[in-house]
Amino acid sequence: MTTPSSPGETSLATSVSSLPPSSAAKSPTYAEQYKARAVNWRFSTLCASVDNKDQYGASSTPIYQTATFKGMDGQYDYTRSGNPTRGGLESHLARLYGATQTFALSTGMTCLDTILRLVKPGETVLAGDDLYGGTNRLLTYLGTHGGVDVRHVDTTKVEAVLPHLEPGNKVKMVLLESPTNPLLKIADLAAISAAVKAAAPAALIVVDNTMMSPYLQRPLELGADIVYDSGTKYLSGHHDLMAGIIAASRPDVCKDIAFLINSVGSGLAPFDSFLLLRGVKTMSLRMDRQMATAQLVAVYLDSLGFLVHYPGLKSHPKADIHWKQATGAGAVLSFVTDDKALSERIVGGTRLWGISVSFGAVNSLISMPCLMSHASISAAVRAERGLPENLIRLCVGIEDPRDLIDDLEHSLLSAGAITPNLSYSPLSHAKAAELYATDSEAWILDRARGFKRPSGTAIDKLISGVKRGLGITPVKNTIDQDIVVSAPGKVILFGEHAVVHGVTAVATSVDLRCFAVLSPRSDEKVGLEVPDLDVELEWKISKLPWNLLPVHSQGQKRVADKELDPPLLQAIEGLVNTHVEVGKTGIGSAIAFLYLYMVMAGSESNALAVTFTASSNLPIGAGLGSSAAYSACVASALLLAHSHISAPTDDTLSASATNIVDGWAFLSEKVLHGNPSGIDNAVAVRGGAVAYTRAVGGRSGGLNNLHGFSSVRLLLTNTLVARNTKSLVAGVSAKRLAEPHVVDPILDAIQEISDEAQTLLSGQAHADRKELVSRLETLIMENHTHLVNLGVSHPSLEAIVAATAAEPFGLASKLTGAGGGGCAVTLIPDEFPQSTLKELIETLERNGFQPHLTTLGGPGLGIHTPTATDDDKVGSDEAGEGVIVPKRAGLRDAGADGLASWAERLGGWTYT
Ligand SMILES: Nc1ncnc2c1ncn2[C@@H]1O[C@H](COP(=O)(O)OP(=O)(O)OP(=O)(O)O)[C@@H](O)[C@H]1O
Ligand SMILES: C[C@@](O)(CCO)CC(=O)[O-]
Repeated sequence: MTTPSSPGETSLATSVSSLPPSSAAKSPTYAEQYKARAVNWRFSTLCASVDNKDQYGASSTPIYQTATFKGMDGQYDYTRSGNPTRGGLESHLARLYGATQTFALSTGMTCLDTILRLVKPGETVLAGDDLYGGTNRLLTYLGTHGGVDVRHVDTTKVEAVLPHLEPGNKVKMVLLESPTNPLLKIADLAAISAAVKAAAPAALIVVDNTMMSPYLQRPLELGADIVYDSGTKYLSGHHDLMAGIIAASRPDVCKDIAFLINSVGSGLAPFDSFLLLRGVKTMSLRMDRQMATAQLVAVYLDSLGFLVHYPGLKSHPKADIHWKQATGAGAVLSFVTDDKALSERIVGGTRLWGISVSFGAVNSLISMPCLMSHASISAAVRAERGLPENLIRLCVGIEDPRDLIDDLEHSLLSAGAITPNLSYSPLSHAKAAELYATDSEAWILDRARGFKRPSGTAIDKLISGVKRGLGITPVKNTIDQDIVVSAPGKVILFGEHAVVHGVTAVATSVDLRCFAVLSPRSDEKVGLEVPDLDVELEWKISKLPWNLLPVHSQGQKRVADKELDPPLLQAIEGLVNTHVEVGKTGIGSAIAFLYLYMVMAGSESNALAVTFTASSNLPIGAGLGSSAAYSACVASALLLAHSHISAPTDDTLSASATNIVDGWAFLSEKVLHGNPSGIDNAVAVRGGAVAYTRAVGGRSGGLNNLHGFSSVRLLLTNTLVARNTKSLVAGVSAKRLAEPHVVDPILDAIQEISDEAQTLLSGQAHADRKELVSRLETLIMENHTHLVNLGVSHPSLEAIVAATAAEPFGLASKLTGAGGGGCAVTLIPDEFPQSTLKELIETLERNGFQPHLTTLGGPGLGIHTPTATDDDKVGSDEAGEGVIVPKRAGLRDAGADGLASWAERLGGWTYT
C-alpha cells in the first residue's frame, strides 16, 4: 500500500537521538531532559497531549463559558478578545501547524473572509479554478462589492500564475489549494510560492489546507504566509461543530489577523473550542484509518476502469509533486461515470455512504459535487472549469472497509455501472479473509476482478439494440426516470366491520400519507425498500415463480384480477418468508408488492428492473388504512411504469385511470388484509369524504361523495396497541356465522346510522350546524356501542371513550377501523374552546396515547409530475450548500416527520 501507516510521524519531529548533546559541565535535570524530548514530540503525541496548566489539574481543557472576566489586570477581559478555552485550543494547534500563532474562528469561510480583508480595493486576488462553491461565492462578492480584481487561474500550474504577477496588476494575494476539491488537482506549493515571491514580493501566499489538515501537509514550511483549514472537517472529525483555523508565523500578518478577529468578534465560542480540542486528539488515528480505506476504494474503482482522481494512485499525473509536499493522500477521492443519470443512481443507491455535503468526519459520505457543494457555481462556469456533471465524490470515514466496499459495490451493480464478470472464479470465504488480513490491496484487486464495466461504445450500444430488437439477449426493461406517488390514510366515521357484510360505511381521507418512489435499476433485479419496517430486499427477476402466473395474466395486464391466485400467492409467500431477518409486518408488504409486480407484468419478459421505496407518516396497523395507502402507492407506481395508465394531464387523473388504480390497490389489500370491503382503498385512491357500500350477495354497491361538511374537526387518538385487521375482520365473520341472530340486528342498526350520517354529511338535512354536529355525536356513541357488541373494542379504546366523554370535555368518541387497539376518533364541535382542546390532548398524552388533530376530507392519490430540476432540494444555492438528493434516497432518509416537507419541496403534485 502506498500510504504509510503513520504518515505524519516523521515530519514535525526528527527523533529522540537528535536531541542536543547534554552539556558536559552540568548534567540536565530530569525535568529538563523531559522538556527537551517534548520539543521533539511527533504529531500524534502532540495531538493527544494536554498542555494546559489548570489550577485544579484538570486533564482536559475546561470550558470557560463566560462572556466577561472580572478585574482590570488579568489576562482576559472579554471573550470576543480572548478566552482561556479558545486560547488553549490556539496554542495547542500552533504546535500542530508548526506556526507562531493560530486563530480559531467560527467557520472555515470566516477564516477566508478575515484573510480577504487584508486586500484593499484596487488590488488583485489570484484564485484557483477548481474551488469549493462557498469560496467562489465569497470571492465573487468581493469582486462586485469590494472593488477587488478577482482572477481565476489554474493555480496548480506555475506558468498559468506567472503572467498575472506583473507589478501593474497589484497582486496582493494568491489563494492556493492542493489537492483541489473535488478534482484532486495538485499544485506545487513550494515552487509556486517561490515564483510568486520572486515576481510579486508584496503578495501573500494563502493556502486552504482543509483537504490535507496539518497532519499531512504544512504549507507554512513550504513558503506560504497564511494557512487556513475548515476545522469542521478532519480537525474535529465528527461533524458536530463548525470551526475554522488560521495559522501564520509572520508577525505583521498575525497582528492584522488578531486585530480583525477582535474587531469583528469572529472567534470560536468556548464550547466549540472545547469540542475541537477533543476532536483533535484522535486526528491522526482517524486519518490513518480513513486514508488506508480511501486507498482501497480508489484502487477498486480504478481497476474497474473508472477515471479516479486520487493522489494515492500511482497513475495520478502529479503524484510525485504531491508526495514531495505531503505525507498522505487524504481521504477524499472522486471518479467519473460519464453519465449523470447513472451517477445519480449510484449515489441514490448507497446506504452506508451518507449523502451529505462536507467531508472529514468519521462517517463516510457520497455526493455529486455539481448538485451539492459546488451547486452555487453556475453550470456554465462548472463546464468551463472542467468539472464533469457526473462526477461522484467519496469522503471516506472510519467504518470497516469491507462494509464500505460492499455498499458501494451493491450500488454500482444495481445502478448498472458494473456487471458481474462471469469468467471470474471467486476466492473461498476463508481465502478472501486471509488475503484481506495479509495484503488488503491484493484482496481488493481480486474483488474487483469479479466485475467489469459494461462497454458503452456507440457500436456496442448499436449491437445490443439490434440484439434486443431481434429478441436475442434478455436485456431487462426498466423505466426512464423515477416515478413518485403518494396516497392518504382514512378514518372510518361509521360502519367499519359492517361494511365487509354489505352495510354502508362513511369514511374520510386523513392528512397522513404513504409516499413512494419507483426507481430504475440495471442489474436485472427487483428491489423493495421500506425503511419504516426495516425492509431492504431484492430478488433476481429470473428467480421469481413466473411459471405459476395464472394463464389469463400472461401478457401485460391493465385491469386487476378480481381474486387472488392461491398457488402464485403461496409461492411468493414461500420466497419472501425465507427472509427471516424481516419482521411480520415487513413480510406482508413484500408479499403484496411482489404479487402485484408479477401479475401486472404478466410475464418475465415484461418485468421491469426497478426498486420500490415506500415510507409513511401514518401509524402502521392502527386502523387508519396504512395498508390501503401503501397498496394505492404500489398499484399506481407500477401502473405508470408499465404505461397502463398515463400520467395526469390538466391536473387530473382520468376517471378510468382512477378506477384501474383502485382495482389493483384492492387486490393488494386482499393480500394484506384477507377479506377487505374495499372502502380503505377507495378512500386512499379518491380522497375526500365518501359513503361506500360493498357489492355483496347480488346487491349492487356504490360510492357517494359527501361534500356538505368539509370543516369538521376530528381528533384521532392512537392507543399504540398493536392489532391485526385480518384476524379482527375474520373474528366478526365467524361471530356472524355462529350467532346471526345477534350480529344481523347490529348490522341493520349500523346501516341506519350510516344512512342518517350520509344525509347529515351531504348537506341534505334541514337543521342548523350545531344540531347536525350534536346528532353526529349521538350516532358516534351508538355506533361505538354496536362495535363493542361485535367484540372489536379494547380496554385502551374504552379508556379514550371515557376520558373524552368526562367533564369538562363531554365529547363523543368511537373506535375507528378494525379496532382491537389502534385508533379512536373523537368529533370536535366548532365552538369547542381551544384551551379545553389543549387540555384534552395533554390528558390523552399523559395516559400514554398519541392524539392527532385533523379535519374531514382531503386529497386522494397524488402523482408527481417531473420537471427539469425537480430533485429533492434541501436548502438553496443561495444558502451555499444547495443540496440535491436523489428522490429514492431523499424519501428513505426523510423520516416520518420529514415526509410532508420532502414531498412539498418536490412540488409538481397532481391529486385525484
Ligand atoms: N408504509 C407501509 N409500508 C409498507 N407496508 C405497509 C405500510 N403500511 C402498511 N403496510 C402493510 O399493511 C399492513 C397493515 O395493514 P392493516 O390492515 O393491518 O392496518 P391498517 O391498514 O393500518 O389498519 P386498518 O386496515 O384497520 O385501517 C402492514 O402489516 C404492512 O404489511
Ligand atoms: C374493519 C374494516 O371495516 C375497516 C378496516 O380499515 C375492514 C374493511 O372494511 O375492509
